[in-house]
Parts: sequence; structure tokens; C-alpha cells
Amino acid sequence: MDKLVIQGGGDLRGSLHVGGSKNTALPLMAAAVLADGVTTIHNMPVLKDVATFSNVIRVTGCKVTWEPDDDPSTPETITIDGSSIHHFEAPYDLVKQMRASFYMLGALLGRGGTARVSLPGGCAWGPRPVDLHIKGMEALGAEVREEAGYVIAEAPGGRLKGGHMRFEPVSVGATINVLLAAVTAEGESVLENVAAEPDVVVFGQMLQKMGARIEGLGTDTITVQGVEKLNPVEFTNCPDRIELGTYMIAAALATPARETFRITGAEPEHLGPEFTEKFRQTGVPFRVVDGEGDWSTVEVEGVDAIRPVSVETAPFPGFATDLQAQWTVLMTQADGPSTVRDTIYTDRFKHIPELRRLGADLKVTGDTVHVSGKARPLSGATVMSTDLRASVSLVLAGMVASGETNVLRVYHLDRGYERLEHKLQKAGVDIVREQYDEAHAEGVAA
Ligand SMILES: CC(=O)N[C@H]1[C@@H](OP(=O)(O)OP(=O)(O)OC[C@H]2O[C@@H](n3ccc(=O)[nH]c3=O)[C@H](O)[C@@H]2O)O[C@H](CO)[C@@H](O)[C@@H]1O
Ligand SMILES: C=C(OP(=O)(O)O)C(=O)O
Repeated sequence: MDKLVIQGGGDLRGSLHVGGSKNTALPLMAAAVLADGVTTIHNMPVLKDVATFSNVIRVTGCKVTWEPDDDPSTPETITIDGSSIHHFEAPYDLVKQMRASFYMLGALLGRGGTARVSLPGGCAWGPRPVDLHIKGMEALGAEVREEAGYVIAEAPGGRLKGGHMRFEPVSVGATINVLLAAVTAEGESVLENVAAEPDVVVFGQMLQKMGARIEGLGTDTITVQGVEKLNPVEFTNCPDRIELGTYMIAAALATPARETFRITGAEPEHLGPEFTEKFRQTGVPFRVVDGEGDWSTVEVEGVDAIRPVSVETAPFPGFATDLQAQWTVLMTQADGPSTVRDTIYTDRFKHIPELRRLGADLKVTGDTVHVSGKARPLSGATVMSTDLRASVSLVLAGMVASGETNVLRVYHLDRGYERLEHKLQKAGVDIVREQYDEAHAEGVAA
């Protein structure tokens, strides 16, 4: 297994580059399965999750070509040839590795009217049900049953029918899955209380380019007029908004006062107004300037003092739950107490005991973390990654802690941050990846 070893207290200087969005890349890949031909997607991140999903798609007989290179600043291109699809299944061994594999339910139903997809496996935190995904397929006329850990769905007569579905609560994944199925259903579908995250909007735009008739992207109601088939296209993925938010927080934490740190390849609009406003309230100056090509550069200026700012997560345009763990670390360096509340995943706090090991003064009551602020400085320790965003929060904390921090189980981090240690090294952070034998490591429970 790999761990990251960080010598904390150093400065962040220069720039970091944002890669293609993970949470958009995965539905874009699922969309490609709907077309009988070769779809090309640019600006793909080189991530474990993209590799896993490529394998999920390969099981169906579709050909996936992906040749990542070693330079994280150059975007990658993936091609998915849907013409040879013949096996309408997503097996447990792959689906258990990544929850978004469940998008194959909508993709396979939409493409062939039949799907056998494993239920997603163990969760990184609390319950993450898929009831809305299944109800959505039923609303489109699918006959769905569960058998031996698999969801088996059939469209009577081989094609789904338009239907009505209201999502409660708002769900990114269920909106995507039901859209995948609805675009080729016969007739009109009305989807209410849908997610408006940029991941969903950009995915919907690719479906439109493929010939889907969709209205209402980015609002709370989407209407679809089903078409018989979709065409393969060439499409460009958007930058990763969570990576951008993470780097803005890193810059606020570690850029020397009055120096400017640059985050390139960004799409700041995708962060949403709530994050931007809360970041502004911390007193850390930032501005958006033109960048290379289609994307922007965000310039963050280092400060002497960070103001405490409480946040509460909410569906887009609210504060993203995928940024709350990183925000908690930012608030450990603020000049006073604050709270971080997660209303989407009310128990997404597995990073808290680990941050406490670094000396952070944090208390959890219900869905809220109480952060005491900078009064208690952080110092290096060995900590364990438990999920993707938890693990990057530990890296951020390690960057500001005095001494050495060892972040174990970084395979979680590799799901969503492309070559993070290489990027951080270039920006002046003393961070290295090392192999370790967890079972025999001193002081580490297996
Ligand atoms: C691959 C991907 O894009 N993952 C993101 C996606 O996850 P994911 O799509 O799994 O998250 P959802 O938006 O579905 O979850 C939102 C809420 O809906 C609930 N729910 C969801 C589905 C369902 O069938 N029933 C139900 O009750 C969940 O428990 C949660 O409370 O959105 C989350 C919320 O922004 C992010 O944290 C994840 O990074
Ligand atoms: C939680 C995340 O992904 P997933 O939904 O695939 O677990 C994430 O991207 O932060």
C-alpha cells in the first residue's frame, strides 16, 4: 500500500493545475454507451475511478481506449466504441469498487432495454441508498427486481416509456441515471426536483449533442422527449470543481502573506456562489483572470489571518458536501471558532478523529462539526484516509502541521486527485509517496 509523507509548515508557491472533472467524466462515459459508434471525450482526468469505469464498460463488449501519459498538465482523451455492445451487465467485482458504476443501470436500459447491475458495495460513510435510481427506472416502465445482490431491470417490449418522477431528496446520481434511461424512452418524461450540479448540466449537454431532446438543465425540472437512438460525438469534459475548491483552500492555508498563488485550468462558475461567497468572507483575496484556452486562472493571495466562517452544505448552488472536510481544515487555521454542517450526508465525518490526531480541536454534534480555530496548532502524526475527500483534508492538514505527517491508505485519494503529490511538489510542498506494509507498520492497526 502507498502512504504520503509530508513535512509540514512549508510555503505553497507558483501554481497548481486543475484536471478534468471526475464526477462529470463518469456520466459522460456512461452516455457514450448509449451510442452505436465511437465517442471521443477530451480533458479526461487520469484517475483510478476513470480506469475502473473503463473496465465496467469493457465488460459490456464496448471498446474503451485510453492512453494516459505521465504529464498531469496535459489533458487525456478517451474513446468509447459502443458498436460492439452485447453483454448488458455490470458485475459486483467492479461495481463494489466505485458507486458511480451504478450509472450502468440507466445506460444499459437506455441502450438495450435490459440491465443486470450489482448493487453498489460498502459505503465509505453512512447509508447511501439507490432507491431513487430504481424508482426512476420503474417510473419509465421498467420491471425491476433484486436478486442475489443484483438489480435486474427489463423494459417490456425492449424500450422504456416516458414517465414522471419526483426526486426526494435531490440526488446527483439518480438524476444522471434516470436521464440516461429517459433519453431513448418512447414519449415524454418529466423529472422534478432534479440536481442542478454542473456535473449534471455538462452531462446533459453531451446528451443533447448526441441528439437527445432535453429541456431544463440547471433548473429543478427536466423534460425529455425520447428519441429512438443517440449518435456518437466528440465532447470536452469540464475542469474539476472540487479539485479547484481544494486548491483554493490549500492556497489560503499555505501561501505566504501578500504573495499570489495561481490555480490554472479552472472553471470557477462551477464552484457555485455559496462557496465563492464563503471563501470571500474568510478575508483571503482571490480573483479570476483569463487562462489558457477555454478555462480561467484563479489567483489567491496569501494572508496573515483567516477569518472564521461557518458553512452548511446543500445541493448546487449550495456549498458542496465534497468540500466540507477541506473547509474544516481551513477553519482550524482561522482566528476564531466556526461550524461546518453537512445537510446532505449528515455523518460524513470520518476525517474528524484523524484530524484530532493532528491536534485539531473539533467536536461533532449531530450533523455539525464545531471547530475551535487556530488557538490549537496542528502537529504531525500518522493518520488514516477513510474516503476520498477525507484523505485530501488530511493532506491539507499535514501541510500546515509542524513536523512529519504520514497519511495512510491513499488509494482513496487516488480515486479523485490526479498525481496530487507531484503537483504539490512542484508547488513547493515537501511531500513524497512511499510504499508501506500496513500489517507490519509500527503502531498501525491492520
Ligand atoms: C460520483 C459522484 O458524482 N458522486 C457525488 C454524488 O454522489 P451521489 O450521486 O451518490 O449522491 P446523491 O446526490 O445521490 O446524494 C444526495 C442525497 O440523496 C440521498 N439519496 C440518494 C440516492 C437515492 O437513491 N436515495 C437517496 O436517499 C443520499 O443519501 C444523500 O443524502 O453527489 C454527492 C452529493 O453532491 C457527492 O458527494 C458525490 O461526490
Ligand atoms: C464521494 C465522492 O465520490 P463517490 O460518490 O463516487 O463516492 C466524491 O467524489 O467526493
